[in-house]
Amino acid sequence: MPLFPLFADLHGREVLVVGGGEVATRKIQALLRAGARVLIYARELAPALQALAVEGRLHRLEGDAVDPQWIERAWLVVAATDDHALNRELAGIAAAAKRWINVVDDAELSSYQVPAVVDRDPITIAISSAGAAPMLARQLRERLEAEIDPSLGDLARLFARHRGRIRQRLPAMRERRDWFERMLTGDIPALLRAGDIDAAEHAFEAALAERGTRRVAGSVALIGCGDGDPGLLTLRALRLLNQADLILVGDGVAQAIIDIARRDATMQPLPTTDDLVELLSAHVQAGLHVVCLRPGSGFTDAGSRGLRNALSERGHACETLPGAVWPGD
Ligand SMILES: C[C@@]1(CC(=O)O)c2cc3[nH]c(cc4nc(cc5[nH]c(cc(n2)[C@H]1CCC(=O)O)[C@@](C)(CC(=O)O)[C@@H]5CCC(=O)O)C(CC(=O)O)=C4CCC(=O)O)c(CCC(=O)O)c3CC(=O)O
Ligand SMILES: NC(=O)C1=CN([C@@H]2O[C@H](COP(=O)(O)OP(=O)(O)OC[C@H]3O[C@@H](n4cnc5c(N)ncnc54)[C@H](O)[C@@H]3O)[C@@H](O)[C@H]2O)C=CC1
Repeated sequence: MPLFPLFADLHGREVLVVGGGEVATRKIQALLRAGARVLIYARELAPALQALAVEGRLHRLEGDAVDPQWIERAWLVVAATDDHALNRELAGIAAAAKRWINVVDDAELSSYQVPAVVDRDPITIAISSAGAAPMLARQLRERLEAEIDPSLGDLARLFARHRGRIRQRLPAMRERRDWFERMLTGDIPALLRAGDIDAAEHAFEAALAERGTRRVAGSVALIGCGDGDPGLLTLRALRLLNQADLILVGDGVAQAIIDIARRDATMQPLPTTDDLVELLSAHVQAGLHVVCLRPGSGFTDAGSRGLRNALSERGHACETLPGAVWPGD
């Protein structure tokens, strides 16, 4: 392993950034998000940094040259000028003072590097190519951004809020682990994805009260497939298709959509009978994640309102996603 990964707590800690261009701006924005106190020395500041300085979110250092004492004062240093000789000199001073330094134009001189980051606060995913190919790290990040739902942070926060109670209720590590495993595949993540934090809290309380005895519920997603071009599905529709246990395919759904669904999901035709609610309810209670597909705008029409309402009245995690439909000229 070329670099040791770690997550640093920079809240309230001073970080010195030398240089004020485009690259310094990106690093500073990330440092500020992590709560660092940024000291900056640069001949010129990019407009975004000028704005931050005016707001008092950056402390600008003045002088004819970098003062080595600034480096000693900081926990971390970023050398982000376009002056290679200066960046190299800063790396030397930082090494002598045992300060960690990121040299943006030289991976070898950097004692730490900045990864590409997927931020689902409090979950953070950091990707490093150790300087081999930063653009590859960025591309991987973009793929994960698409893959990982924004509600992951809500899920982590929900567990964090009740951490003490979970431990109390399930003192044995093994029991706790099994319980968590079931929570992560059940209806709670689906409820949070649909933005229903209150319902997720209720499901959580019920699961905690019943400990290991309750069978974890599944979910239903009612998805419109638009004109059948998978490229026009929403990211959330794609994620749901990848997680589905059972896919009920309505008449006229394009093969191209079915082709991108999870390989080991069971496919069945979407029944047109009146007892669809009962059928879906039984699957959800059995813990299955069910996706129902229809072409066009899907289940957003008035005729589907009864189905949508009946599912939520029964307390099932149910989300409805419209398909992209060209409105016409
Ligand atoms: C060693 C490292 C030092 C460090 O920590 O800064 C470093 C070094 C260099 N980057 C260069 C180029 C570019 N870097 C990016 C982008 C990112 N670079 C980041 C990190 C790192 N870059 C560290 C290694 C991390 C790793 O390998 O894992 C990311 C991940 C994190 C961040 O910076 O926030 C962020 C993506 C964030 C995201 O979007 O997720 C883009 C833009 C793009 O891809 O869109 C370009 C093309 C710009 C262009 O060419 O226009 C060059 C050549 C410069 C030249 O030729 O002049 C060097 C110097 C060299 O290779 O020696
Ligand atoms: N690590 C990374 O992710 C990337 C690194 N780079 C490298 O980063 C370097 C900086 O790129 P940009 O921010 O785009 O450059 P830029 O030209 O936008 O900014 C350079 C900054 O350095 C300051 N500066 C230059 N000499 C100085 C001195 N002697 N004292 C004080 N400040 C000084 C300038 O005032 C300016 O604020 C380039 O060398 C480039 O090769 C480029 C792309 C990505």
